Amino acid sequence: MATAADRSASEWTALADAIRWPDQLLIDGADVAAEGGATVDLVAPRDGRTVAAVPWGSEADIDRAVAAARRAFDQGPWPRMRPAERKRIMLRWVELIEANRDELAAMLSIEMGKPIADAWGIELRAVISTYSWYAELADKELHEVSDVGEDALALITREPVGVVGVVTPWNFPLTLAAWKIAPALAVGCTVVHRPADPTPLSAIRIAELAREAGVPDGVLNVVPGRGSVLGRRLGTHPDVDSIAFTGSTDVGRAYLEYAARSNLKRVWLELGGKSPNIILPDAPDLETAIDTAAWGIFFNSGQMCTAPSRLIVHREIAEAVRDGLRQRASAYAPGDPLDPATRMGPLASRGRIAEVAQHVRHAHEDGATLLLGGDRVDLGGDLAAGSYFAPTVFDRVDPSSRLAQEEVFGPVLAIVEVGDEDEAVAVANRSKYGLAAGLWTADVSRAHRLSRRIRAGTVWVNCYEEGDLTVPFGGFKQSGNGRDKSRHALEKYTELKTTYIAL
Ligand SMILES: NC(=O)C1=CN([C@@H]2O[C@H](COP(=O)(O)OP(=O)(O)OC[C@H]3O[C@@H](n4cnc5c(N)ncnc54)[C@H](OP(=O)(O)O)[C@@H]3O)[C@@H](O)[C@H]2O)C=CC1
Ligand SMILES: CCCCCC/C=C/C(=O)O
Repeated sequence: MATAADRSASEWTALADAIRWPDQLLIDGADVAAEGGATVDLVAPRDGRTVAAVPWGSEADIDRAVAAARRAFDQGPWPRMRPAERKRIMLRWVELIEANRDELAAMLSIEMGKPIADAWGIELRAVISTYSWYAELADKELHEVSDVGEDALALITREPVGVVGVVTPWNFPLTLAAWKIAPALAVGCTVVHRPADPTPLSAIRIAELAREAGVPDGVLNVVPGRGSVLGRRLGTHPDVDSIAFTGSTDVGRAYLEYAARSNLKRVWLELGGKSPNIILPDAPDLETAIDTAAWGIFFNSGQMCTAPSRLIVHREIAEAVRDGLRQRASAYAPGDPLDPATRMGPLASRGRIAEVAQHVRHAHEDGATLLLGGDRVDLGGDLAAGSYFAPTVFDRVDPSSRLAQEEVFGPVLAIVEVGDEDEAVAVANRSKYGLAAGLWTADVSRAHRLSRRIRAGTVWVNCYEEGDLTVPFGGFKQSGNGRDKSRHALEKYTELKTTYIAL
């Protein structure tokens, strides 16, 4: 089976150097310059080099894109097309993504520093399976007939909501965009996508492939640009019917306000997390639990909304867990993202170093004990200007302290010791977030009992970050509303219509 390791680091570097970066916005099926020809530099966190000029859209460009999406929805063929035809076009798109998988993976390694093994093996795999899963769902039965008696016929149909503003982050940029764009397009919506600052050009490349596959003009438009300006314009636009956003809780709140003061568009939010990962003394395999705890927090440099960033450990096994984490940390020493052996790359931008360092400072101030790391790493040579941060672990973290409560979005783990399962659950739930949780126990009754008590959208038992397109993903509490993935995602992109016919 093919893997990213089929190419060497120097071969991936040559491929990355040869990337043809998109240099135009994609609106209404056309490559267009941003208003006034504005661009900003794309700086690679791998080495601090400027690699491309990003077309930098304005409010006027959002207006153009929304007008195109509106036309494509109100007058175009996409929502009216037979679902089997939409499916055929989307599956052709999937083939093109597969054919361009190496280039797209290298784009991610350059744009946001994802290790090429993860970009190729995890992210592009997720992107391909998401687009194909929703393409296949497009022509499956979505409607219902209600039994209302002999003298009437009641149809419950799902209709596309209309124009969807998709606003996505940079940590799993193509996957999180696919989780929204794929179901929206499958049911016949049209989309204006505002990708995150660090990852604008891979998003445009995906839309170019959609166009090549036959997705009609105006159905998928991509406009990078200043997030607060474009986000506000999309969020308040009267012709946008729905917003699907993944990002921070603060910005999610802004989208709710925009909807309230404009057209009450539907707002779907997948926000932050501070996920607890509880290891109890009866964990079926402590070594696997420790491996997974380390992988979970250092994977993607900790830049996961689901990162298991609060390790809640029973006192009896705390010492073994600490030792295990110390041993495993060296495997995550940051390295060149274009080397297929690298397990942890840089943070997604230079600015993120200061943000993560501030959380480390707070942990020190609040009395936590530093076990490992805690600082920026200079890889020297060509990578000296890269944004690398050491795998970091704090022990004896007060569950009310800032490190235990605030999302770091970096490779920083907080260990909290507890004395029993009730305390573990209480600490786990002591958070404004409720996105995900982990639980390690061999006792199946305890697993069910505790997972019911944990307030989170996903509880992983004896595993972490496992998933499948068939299961929904989203949060309780301030981690958001609605669900990505699975048939449940269709709730976000459809309206239910009742047609009641007297017979
Ligand atoms: N759930 C997830 O997967 C993710 C969660 N996050 C969380 O967000 C934190 C910060 O990361 P960051 O990348 O800054 O992510 P944010 O979600 O905070 O998004 C920042 C983007 O939103 C824009 N923005 C700022 N204010 C507004 C507003 N009022 N209306 C609309 N858009 C606005 C910013 O634009 P401008 O540059 O103009 O200010 C920027 O483009 C992370 O530390 C993490 O906690 C981040 C990424 C993914
Ligand atoms: C193996 C993990 C794939 C998950 C992709 C998306 C998750 C994003 C997040 O948690 O931020």
